[in-house]
Amino acid sequence: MGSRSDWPTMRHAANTLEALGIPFEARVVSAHRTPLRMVEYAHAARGRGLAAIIAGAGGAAHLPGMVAALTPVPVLGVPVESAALKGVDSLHSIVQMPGGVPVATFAIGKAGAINAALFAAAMLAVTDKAIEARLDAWRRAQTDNVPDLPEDLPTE
Ligand SMILES: Nc1c(C(=O)O)ncn1[C@@H]1O[C@H](COP(=O)(O)O)[C@@H](O)[C@H]1O
Repeated sequence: MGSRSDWPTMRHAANTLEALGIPFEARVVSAHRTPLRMVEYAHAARGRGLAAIIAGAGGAAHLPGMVAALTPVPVLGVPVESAALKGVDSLHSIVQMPGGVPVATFAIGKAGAINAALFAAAMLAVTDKAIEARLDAWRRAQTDNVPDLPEDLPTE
């Protein structure tokens, strides 16, 4: 993520990966403020065996696109909600990549962070039966937890 201030959003991605038993690391790396750290991180990603990079940033969110430009590892971009423009700036910055440098872009904020983690899990599940089973169980639990009534009926 681009800043520690993104962690309240990006921790939802971390929590989801943890719930699915998928090892991950969380790092602050900024295209603007720590450009060399970003280049080093992205260049090392494939050699370190990273399967995906979930990049969350807000405002002028150049981080996901710049990381995607530097590594062949799939980049999943999460637009973090910004104070001034409610994350629409982040969304547009991440989604409007030029042809040839893809970033898979998710919804603004918490839902996007969760879905990026679930999407990464789905990619891994293609070749990992254990992750596939845990993802299936997660989805079943989600379905089971959706009540079919809008509120509890009053008890007599
Ligand atoms: N968009 C980027 C990048 C980047 O794209 O590299 N680095 C930091 N930021 C964003 O700036 C916002 C405000 O950061 P601060 O709260 O630290 O001022 C954060 O949402 C961060 O992702």
